[in-house]
Amino acid sequence: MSSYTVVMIRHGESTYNKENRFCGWHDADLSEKGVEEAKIAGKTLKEKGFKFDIAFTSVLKRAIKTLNLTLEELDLDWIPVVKHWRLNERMYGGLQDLNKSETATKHGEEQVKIWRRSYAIPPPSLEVSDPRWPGHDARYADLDKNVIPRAECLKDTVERALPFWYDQIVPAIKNGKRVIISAHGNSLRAMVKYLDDISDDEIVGKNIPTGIPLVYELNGDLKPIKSYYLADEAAVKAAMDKVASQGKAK
Ligand SMILES: O=C(OP(=O)(O)O)[C@H](O)COP(=O)(O)O
Repeated sequence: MSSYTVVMIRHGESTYNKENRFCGWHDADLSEKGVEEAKIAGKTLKEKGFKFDIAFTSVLKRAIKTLNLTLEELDLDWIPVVKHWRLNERMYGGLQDLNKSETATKHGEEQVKIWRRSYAIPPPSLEVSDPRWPGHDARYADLDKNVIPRAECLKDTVERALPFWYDQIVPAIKNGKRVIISAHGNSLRAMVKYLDDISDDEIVGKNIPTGIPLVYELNGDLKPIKSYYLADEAAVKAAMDKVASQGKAK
């Protein structure tokens, strides 16, 4: 049976990650560290002999720039890149822009953990009149306004990301294209939950670090044979723990 390799990467550190703010569909740029992380990811992939034929990313610049910097290191700037809103980060609703620690001080760490990590409980919804609602953003002008989220839990993100996996990524993989996906903490948690068949309870404990390539080896039915990060285990664990602790009150 044939097997396939797909590489996923959460963008490098963004300015919002650096400031510990909920970002969601806000179009934050990479921080200087994030740029470095993306370059290191590209160098690591090159050293390990990875090559790609097509790339998929969101319509948010932190993921797009990470992809571009990674592909530059691989001398693969030229490959086709498909950008789609379905790979965007989870829409963080009324939490977008807020500092996570301050939110934990105000509402309690437990509540923030529920908002950040529960599978099916969404954060507070935005009014469509709120300037943070993406319906005001030109990049979503062609989307049906009813599809543009006012807040999403991970379940919502799974439900809007998976059609893109089936419709665009799966056909590319099955056509023998070597795929790289540059996306976000929660849009990648959505894919990982699906691929690894992680339960709604177990996904609460999964955190994806910035800028470290995550390799999936898939069998002919696109079920994972194995998956691993391209960094040493201690560094990956420390980076995951750092993500988890962002919701602690100061
Ligand atoms: O925008 C975000 O994710 P991203 O930095 O992966 O794009 C979120 O703020 C991630 O936050 P979380 O880890 O609290 O879910």
